[in-house]
Amino acid sequence: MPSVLITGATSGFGKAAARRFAKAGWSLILTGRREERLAELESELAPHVTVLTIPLDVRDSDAVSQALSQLPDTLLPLTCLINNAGLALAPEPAQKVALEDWHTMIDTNITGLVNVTHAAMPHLLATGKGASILNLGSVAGQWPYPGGHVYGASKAFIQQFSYNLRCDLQGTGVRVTDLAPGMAETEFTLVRTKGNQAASDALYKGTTPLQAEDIAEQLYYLATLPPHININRLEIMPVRQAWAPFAIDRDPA
Ligand SMILES: NC(=O)C1=CN([C@@H]2O[C@H](COP(=O)(O)OP(=O)(O)OC[C@H]3O[C@@H](n4cnc5c(N)ncnc54)[C@H](OP(=O)(O)O)[C@@H]3O)[C@@H](O)[C@H]2O)C=CC1
Ligand SMILES: O=CCS(=O)(=O)O
Repeated sequence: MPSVLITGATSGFGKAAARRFAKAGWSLILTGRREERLAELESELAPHVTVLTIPLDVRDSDAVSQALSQLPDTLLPLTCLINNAGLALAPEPAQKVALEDWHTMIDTNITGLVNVTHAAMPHLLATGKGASILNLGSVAGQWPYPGGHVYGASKAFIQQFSYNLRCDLQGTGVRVTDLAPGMAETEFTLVRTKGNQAASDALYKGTTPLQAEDIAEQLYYLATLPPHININRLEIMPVRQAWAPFAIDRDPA
């Protein structure tokens, strides 16, 4: 059976993806920081497929490279890497945000993703034709909005990194996609507001956001495309989300 490595499998898209790939019989390598959640997911899925859970903070490059250099043969060849671990913090305007929050987003969304990609690359290259790197970007990487500051910029990095990886991996058979969702109901907004459940609920109330399972389905679709096809960027919004007009600063009447 093919195997997939999913970062951030303890919640949201990553957890839904673990279930979607398990449904198709894939072997799973699941990571995240919250060990109890990894253990729960392992209990749920291990009766059906091979599961390895690795408690891991993607920001720790030594831990990442050590863990991925010791993958058991039973989980190789690695067919798909889903670089999903990530977060937004501080929806306030840039001028009100603590520098630490910007660093956390850069360290997780950029450095963490790069750490995992670098460590997983030898496995993906060994697999070659049909292997995929699926990077969770965001609409925020393409479209600016108030409060997007470093989060959106970190996702723009992911888009360009994905395209540049494609250039360098040309001829190896390894595919790369920037999957860029819009508003989706997960723990994302709870994290962004640092645990403000009311603010999180308010954001999703009265509309129809994407669900984690919608994105999991796209991830599975991308990973199982015929090996001669590469979708470079896949942007998905809920029908009830679109762009706002430009903001114009006007003199008082
Ligand atoms: N929900 C949305 O509207 C959208 C989300 N995205 C992106 O999708 C990805 C998944 O988000 P989503 O499922 O919505 O959010 P969730 O908050 O539900 O899940 C985020 C996952 O990332 C993991 N994670 C966060 N920081 C780290 C870290 N330092 N090391 C390892 N794992 C980490 C968390 O695990 P743990 O805390 O256990 O470590 C968790 O499993 C993110 O990259 C996000 O930016 C993109 C577009 C839209
Ligand atoms: O990446 C998250 C989606 S949004 O909040 O920027 O629309």
